[in-house]
Amino acid sequence: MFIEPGTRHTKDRGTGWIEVISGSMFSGKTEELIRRLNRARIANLNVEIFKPGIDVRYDEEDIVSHNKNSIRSTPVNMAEEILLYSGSCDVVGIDEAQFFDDALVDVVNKLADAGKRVILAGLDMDSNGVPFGPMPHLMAVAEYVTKVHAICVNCGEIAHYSFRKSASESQILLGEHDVYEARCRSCYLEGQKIQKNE
Ligand SMILES: Nc1ncnc2c1ncn2[C@@H]1O[C@H](COP(=O)(O)OP(=O)(O)O)[C@@H](O)[C@H]1O
Ligand SMILES: Cc1cn([C@H]2C[C@H](O)[C@@H](COP(=O)(O)O)O2)c(=O)[nH]c1=O
Ligand SMILES: [Zn+2]
Repeated sequence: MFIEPGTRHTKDRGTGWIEVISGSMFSGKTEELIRRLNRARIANLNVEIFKPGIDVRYDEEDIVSHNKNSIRSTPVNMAEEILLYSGSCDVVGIDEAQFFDDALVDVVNKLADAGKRVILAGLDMDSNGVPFGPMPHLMAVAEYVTKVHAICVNCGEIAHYSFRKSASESQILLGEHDVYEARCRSCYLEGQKIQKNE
């Protein structure tokens, strides 16, 4: 369980920090993001939350987890917009960070340099097992990285792959259980082998 590092950075030195929550689909990234943001609100901190405008699976504005926890957010199309909307807040939350471009790295560094706690959640890999968008870079610059895991729907082991049930070329394909399954390494490789032979 992640324990907040406290306010040492901001109080003593005026700088904040970056936290990344990453893993496959269904691994609990959004739940964990919502948990940390709710706790920040309980601490009377001013919180702003963002998601990429393309993620409209459940709701235009809310961030919604697979088990239907939700929190209000501001959809943005460009990472730089986050700087405009987070002027006076203490904590910035960002979901589906994999859908932003590399400009997000500069944006979150600026926010942390300016004293804000920045918490990002995003997929580490796409369905081909390739690192997704700015996530590798974000994990490199973050002070804290939490890797969360789903349960393999095939065998019950720990899953860290998002298996796309129908082969499709594009990296971005929004979806849920209709399109994706959480799978362990062994079941992911098995699924890919079957798809290649079809
Ligand atoms: N295969 C799975 N493994 C673990 N949790 C799952 C699985 N399928 C559905 N869930 C549900 O998804 C919830 C996590 O949802 P969420 O936080 O939105 O995940 P993520 O943002 O990582 O996709 C779990 O608490 C559980 O209720
Ligand atoms: C693996 C993978 C996923 N996506 C999409 C599918 C969902 O809309 C989001 C991930 O949501 P979650 O909160 O992590 O469950 O990303 C995609 O576009 N491409 C992929 O390869
Ligand atoms: Zn498995």
